[in-house]
Amino acid sequence: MTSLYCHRIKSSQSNNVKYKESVMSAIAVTDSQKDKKALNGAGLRGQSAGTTSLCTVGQSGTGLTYRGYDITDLAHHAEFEEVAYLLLKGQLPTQRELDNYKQALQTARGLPSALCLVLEAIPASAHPMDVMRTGCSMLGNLDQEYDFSEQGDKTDTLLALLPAIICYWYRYSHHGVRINTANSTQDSIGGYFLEMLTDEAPSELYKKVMHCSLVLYAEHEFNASTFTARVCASTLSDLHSCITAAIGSLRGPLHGGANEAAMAMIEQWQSAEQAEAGTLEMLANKDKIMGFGHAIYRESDPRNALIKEWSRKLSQDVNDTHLFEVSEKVEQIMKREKGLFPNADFFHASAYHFMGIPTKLFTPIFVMSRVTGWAAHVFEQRENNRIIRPSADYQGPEHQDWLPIEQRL
Ligand SMILES: CC(=O)SCCNC(=O)CCNC(=O)[C@H](O)C(C)(C)COP(=O)(O)OP(=O)(O)OC[C@H]1O[C@@H](n2cnc3c(N)ncnc32)[C@H](O)[C@@H]1OP(=O)(O)O
Ligand SMILES: O=C([O-])CC(=O)C(=O)O
Repeated sequence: MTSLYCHRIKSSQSNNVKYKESVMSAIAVTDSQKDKKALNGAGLRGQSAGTTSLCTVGQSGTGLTYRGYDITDLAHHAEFEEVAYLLLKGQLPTQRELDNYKQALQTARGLPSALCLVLEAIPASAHPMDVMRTGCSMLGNLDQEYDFSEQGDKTDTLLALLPAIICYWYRYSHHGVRINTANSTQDSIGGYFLEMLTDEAPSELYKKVMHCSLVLYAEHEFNASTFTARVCASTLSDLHSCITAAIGSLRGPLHGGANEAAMAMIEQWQSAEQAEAGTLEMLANKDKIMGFGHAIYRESDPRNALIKEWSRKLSQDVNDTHLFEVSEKVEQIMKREKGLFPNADFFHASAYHFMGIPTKLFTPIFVMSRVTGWAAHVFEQRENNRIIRPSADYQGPEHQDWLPIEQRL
């Protein structure tokens, strides 16, 4: 747990040393517990924690469907906004519905000035996921959900503003520029994000990649962040609280934060040979290889082949000399040594990098997409709610007699 790679994961997560150390020691404890086979049944693995009509993971076919539609079909044919509509409103939109939906999202891109002030107060050294969390939470003060009948409109505003929040903060804190987030002709969320980030209209290729990426990240059943949102919703809390809580769960390197951690790993290596040696060394050290493995999928993550193909195309587009090759080498070594496969995060790292997106903004892009799945789950939870409150198996001390403070050693 002392390699350069681990150090970089730590740095990419936060500047807070105690936080960084505790993340790494938590990963180490997990590994040692696993060595002792002490984790059987932990993490609610394999247990059903409720019902959903939104998504299946790891079932038939390629193993991932949104409301019955296969992820491969959606990734090849749908715009992200079509998928957002499908998840949030229950069915695929007609062309007219889609046009109206995109128009509504486009007109909601202006940030309230009070939110701009908060974003300007956040330092450049902050972790962008903390910016997303604060931005979402602040919006909850300015655009309160007074009644659940407002949940659809509040979600659409969040969907429109999350890219604006991260780009406003990034451009102000890193470049000293106050961008006008309402000033873009891009009609897609992915294109809008890239334009706000770079001040340039993105290419058709980049817009297509962003559609695919956002479609792949939109929804994934009872993953940790979605379950967090549902637990919060089950107390009948407001939408912004549910989404803020979910952002906090997504931030960790075992979940959404893995795309950044994967980038920190692969950028160390300049050739396939270095990647092979480095991966083997990490495995020997019992380091986790970020972007590999999955809690539910056993053989492959169907999203991997889809984003990997875009990563390959982008690598040709930018005349990449080694990063795609390095990534493929890590994939090959992990298969050979551990029987593990890349999850959705691994080839997202190189794909985003090839489009010039700073590594620290990778996980916020995940938020821009997953907010659709989170919100759809909040709606579903509210439709048929019972407070989520499991039990625990107690393993603490038996009865202890009360000891007055002056008698304690
Ligand atoms: C979009 C997403 O959120 S996808 C997930 C993103 N997260 C990552 O990529 C982080 C790296 N991956 C991991 O930490 C894990 O694979 C998780 C968190 C995704 C799943 O965790 P679990 O369900 O506990 O993993 P699982 O039980 O399948 O692990 C099986 C074995 O593979 C090992 N393993 C799993 N993933 C990895 C990995 N990435 N690198 C090295 N070893 C691994 C485990 O240590 C375990 O070994 P053991 O049998 O010797 O004890
Ligand atoms: O399902 C999970 O545990 C993690 C995941 O892949 C996702 O949330 O997309």
